[in-house]
Amino acid sequence: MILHHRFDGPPDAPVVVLGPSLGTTLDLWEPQLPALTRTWRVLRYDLPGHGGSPAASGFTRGPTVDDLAAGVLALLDRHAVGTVAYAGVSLGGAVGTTLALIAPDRVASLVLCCTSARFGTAESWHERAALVRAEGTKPLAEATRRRWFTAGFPDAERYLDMLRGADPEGYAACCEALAVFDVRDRLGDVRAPALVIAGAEDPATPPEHAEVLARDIPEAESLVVPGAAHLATAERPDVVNEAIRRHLTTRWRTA
Ligand SMILES: O=C(O)CC1=CCC(=O)O1
Repeated sequence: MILHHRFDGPPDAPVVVLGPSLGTTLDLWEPQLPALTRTWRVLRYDLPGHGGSPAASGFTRGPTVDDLAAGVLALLDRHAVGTVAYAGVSLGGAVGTTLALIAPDRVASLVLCCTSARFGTAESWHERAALVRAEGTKPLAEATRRRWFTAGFPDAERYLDMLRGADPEGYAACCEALAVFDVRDRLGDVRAPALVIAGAEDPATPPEHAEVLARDIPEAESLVVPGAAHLATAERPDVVNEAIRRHLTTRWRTA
């Protein structure tokens, strides 16, 4: 399956891949584009059933996070892109950690935003998948607002519309991928230098999840972003963009 994707930025510049979270599209990363495309070529993709990617194509069962990482690798191969830096939010971060494990020579630098080595309980993800298959994604919007943003974030509707637009089967399949995702015992094998970012007020992947990533990935630095919940990239692009730029500039080994 080829995931829907797009490139922005200078064609000959080193490539930074940006991975979205459950319920969002590649537009999640719009607030980062001006800061990143000054220097890098940005490759963004949509998760299955989100944005422009079809819900169920090419998978005999629902995709695992390993399958999603293989999907990103297929994009790199298709466009003859060798080694990249990868930044991902939440499920997009899990894809990045997995990519760094299965293709260490292709990931030279990692930014893990509001993500985890293990997201909640399998039961809670199966419950959410069943709810969405029965009723669609719209009933999730209000609870999602409280996980994604601190109270009063003015731009919330723009992001919640991405959730409302997600295909229920694609969203449910991503929930099932999260249900079985667990790389806690493998973090020591991540070779890429990592920047781990947490939203100080994130109820979905609270800063303790980032602490585990930063503790167990051998070369990791961490940052807790004040005034941000789960979508810290959207709420505090000022802080996040500066941190990503600094990490990529100082820690991206190109040789
Ligand atoms: O539940 C949410 O919306 C938060 C989340 C967990 C994994 C992900 O990608 O988003």
